[in-house]
Amino acid sequence: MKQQAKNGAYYVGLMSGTSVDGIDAALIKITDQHPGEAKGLHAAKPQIELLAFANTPFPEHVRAQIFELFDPQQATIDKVGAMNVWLGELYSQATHSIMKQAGLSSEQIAAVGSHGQTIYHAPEPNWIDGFNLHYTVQIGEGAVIANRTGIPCVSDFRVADMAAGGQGAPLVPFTEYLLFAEQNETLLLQNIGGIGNVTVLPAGGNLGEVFAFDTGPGNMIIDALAAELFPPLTMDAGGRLAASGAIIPELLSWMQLDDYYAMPLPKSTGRERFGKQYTARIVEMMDQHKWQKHDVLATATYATAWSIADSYERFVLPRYKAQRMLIGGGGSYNETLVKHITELLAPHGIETLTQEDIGGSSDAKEAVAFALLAYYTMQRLPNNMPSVTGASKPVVMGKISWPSPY
Ligand SMILES: Nc1ncnc2c1ncn2[C@@H]1O[C@H](COP(=O)(O)OP(=O)(O)OP(=O)(O)O)[C@@H](O)[C@H]1O
Ligand SMILES: CC(=O)N[C@H]1[C@@H]2OC[C@@H](O2)[C@@H](O)[C@@H]1O[C@H](C)C(=O)O
Repeated sequence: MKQQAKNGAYYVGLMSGTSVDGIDAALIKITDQHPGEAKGLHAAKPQIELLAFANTPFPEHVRAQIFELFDPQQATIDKVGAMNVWLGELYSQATHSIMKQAGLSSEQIAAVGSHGQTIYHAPEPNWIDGFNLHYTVQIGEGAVIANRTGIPCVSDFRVADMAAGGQGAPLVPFTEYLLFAEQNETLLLQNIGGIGNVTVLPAGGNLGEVFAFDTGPGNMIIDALAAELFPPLTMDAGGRLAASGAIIPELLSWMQLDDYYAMPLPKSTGRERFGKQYTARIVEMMDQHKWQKHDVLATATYATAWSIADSYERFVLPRYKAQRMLIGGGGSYNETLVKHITELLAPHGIETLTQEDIGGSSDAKEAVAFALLAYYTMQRLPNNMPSVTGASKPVVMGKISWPSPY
């Protein structure tokens, strides 16, 4: 029997993002005085308390095998099937260790919300025989997590939004609205993970007015170039390598011409566009033109910052005047990237802060979000945002795997 938390419920959230740096696990307490009112307009906002957070890096051989699965030629069904179970086991271990950290047992946890690992994301319409066969694939078997932990597991969130015609991403804006929306101030919440994505919370706006989209690459190109040009690095820590390079105008122009930036909303993207092939093209140009490797990294860092500022100029600032932008995700630790973003946005009167600047955590936000999304799933309440994803209607996202009752 589940033991209810006093005045609330405990949920675990698990996230392993497009950077493939590891598993983020959060354990939260949710207190919701009026959960029923959340139906429809989500008028009642639950209170969240973060009790524990941990990041467990993937072992290097697991990371390498996940990267293989991003390439459809290498992602054979046997490898995908085995990794689906393997990740289920690793997510279960992460769940056990976060419970231990918080001093709670599985009987006390209402559910685990697990995002899984995205290995392919193809949100654009794909009409075949009258059916829209767009799809997204997240792996990390929920049945394994439920079985190993004895806790119900909610997983595979994105597909329900896609079944309703949406992009299946981004999903975190729903929880950002619940946790951060302000009456008097329009907020821009920029996540810089593998991919960059922004959530716009208009001052005093309701759920239907929130909009969000992927701005383009986050750390994805920077990480790939750091690994390619400066092995054995996997990232440009602090943005220090980029800080010592100069911008290459020709490369910058090429990067700015990617079709993604002008695509209308709703939109989302991933490694299919800014992954291995994209970086290989940059390295090819570098060899042809004899560019210096620090300069290439400096240019990719600037182009990433530019893609964020450019997205605001195209899609956000014509609709809303914003004063503050809050950066979260691992990119907030790249000082060169943050410096460029700050400088590009200053002329618009936007102040740039990181989650840490306001006492938050750049790392925990997405894991917390999946715990909160699971809370809605378990109550059979809608948790997608049609205004963000383009879905035709609100749906309850997430598939529930139950542990054995014996
Ligand atoms: N000290 C640091 N200096 C520079 N970059 C860093 C630092 N720490 C983390 N990062 C960057 O942040 C990335 C991880 O960010 P994060 O965990 O937010 O991404 P993610 O959740 O995997 O991605 P997404 O949000 O796209 O799913 C790393 O791959 C690295 O590029
Ligand atoms: C398909 C997929 O995994 N998309 C991720 C990715 O990483 C950032 C950005 O691209 C965002 O769209 C999304 O993740 C966050 C958690 C979201 O859904 O809000």
